[in-house]
Amino acid sequence: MAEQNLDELYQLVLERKNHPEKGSYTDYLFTKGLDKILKKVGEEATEVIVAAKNDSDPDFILEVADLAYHVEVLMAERGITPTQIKEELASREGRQSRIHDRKDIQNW
Ligand SMILES: N=c1c2ncn([C@@H]3O[C@H](COP(=O)(O)OP(=O)(O)OP(=O)(O)O)[C@@H](O)[C@H]3O)c2ncn1[C@@H]1O[C@H](COP(=O)(O)O)[C@@H](O)[C@H]1O
Repeated sequence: MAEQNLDELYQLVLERKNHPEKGSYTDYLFTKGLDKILKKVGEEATEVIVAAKNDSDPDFILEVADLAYHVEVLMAERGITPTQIKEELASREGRQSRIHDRKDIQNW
């Protein structure tokens, strides 16, 4: 089955931002602006939660994919890159796995 690489999707999204294309949904979001993009991210996150709570919901993957796409649009709008996210995640490696040492979350 074909796969869409998330870095490549981000580059496509960025291409739409820098070179608007009539009829493109991505262009529509950038034209509407930050508040519209944030609204979509919120809606899609809610749809992920609803689908995840329902074991038999066949749309769970679809909803996660929608959220991933809209988060990438938000990242492009705010001018951050997948590389920055990966660097942030890499900087946490080994740091947050010591959950048992943390008194503040022992009662979770
Ligand atoms: N991955 C996506 C993607 N995922 C979801 N969506 C769009 O997100 C929307 C989500 O549906 P909703 O019902 O929530 O929203 P809506 O009613 O269509 O629109 P709103 O008025 O609510 O904003 C749909 O219109 C989908 O087409 C996407 N639109 C584009 N892409 C990719 O983005 C790249 C650029 O595509 P264009 O935007 O077509 O240029 C391509 O690789 C596309 O595959």
